[in-house]
Amino acid sequence: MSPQLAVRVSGVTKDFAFGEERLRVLHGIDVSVRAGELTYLVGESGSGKTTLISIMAGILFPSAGAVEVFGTDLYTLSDRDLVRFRLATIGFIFQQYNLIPSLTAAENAAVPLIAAGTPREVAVAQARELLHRLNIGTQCDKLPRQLSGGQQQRVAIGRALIHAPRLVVCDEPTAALDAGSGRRVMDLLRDVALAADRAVIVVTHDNRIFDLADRILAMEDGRITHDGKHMPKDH
Ligand SMILES: Nc1ncnc2c1ncn2[C@@H]1O[C@H](COP(=O)(O)OP(=O)(O)OP(=O)(O)O)[C@@H](O)[C@H]1O
Repeated sequence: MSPQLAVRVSGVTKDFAFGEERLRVLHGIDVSVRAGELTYLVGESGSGKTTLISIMAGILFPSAGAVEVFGTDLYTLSDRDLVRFRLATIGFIFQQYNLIPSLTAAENAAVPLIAAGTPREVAVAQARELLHRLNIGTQCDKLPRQLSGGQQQRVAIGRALIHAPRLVVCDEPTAALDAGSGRRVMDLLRDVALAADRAVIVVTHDNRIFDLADRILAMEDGRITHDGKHMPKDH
């Protein structure tokens, strides 16, 4: 695999079972995501975006096909190796922030490091530093419920980026934010998570930030229907 490729998806199909019925939500997807780029995945609700990024990120097994992330074939790994690879290489940012209510902002952002065995004080000190870079350094000792939605989102971003994952996957990171905050979040992602050997994939409906992408992939009904720097004219 070429070193510029962050993700390669080959012939990926996904079926969900409803009793005896099977619903095919991805139809043999072939697509690559390049390192050094901010790639958006857009499309109507139900077109399969969350399913596809979950498969790209090693959290949902495809029914058929293969996914390589920086040259590692995810779904041939043992469960244990897949979890290890994911912890080391991939960061997720979900629309729901999923912060732990009883931990401070800095402690929340430190969770992945602590889970990987870093001593607590070292991890929390690193988290404080990152939250400063994310412009919420003054909020480090607050609990999630004492923070605004945008501040909680930054803590969730900090948690996803704390171990400097090479691949960052975000599902609707700006949906709950006003236009200005949404653009600032995308700028931060670019500054903190993107480099020549790293990649960021963002699922979004948010047409206020379409101009910030390096590449836009559009999905319809479980298939990639557009791949370009700009949105297709009919959107
Ligand atoms: N765990 C599941 N079990 C059964 N069907 C599912 C499951 N997850 C998703 N689906 C179905 O797969 C299809 C694609 O869902 P997906 O969440 O990937 O779409 P999406 O493009 O991300 O939508 P949205 O923009 O609304 O989040 C939908 O028809 C959905 O109902």
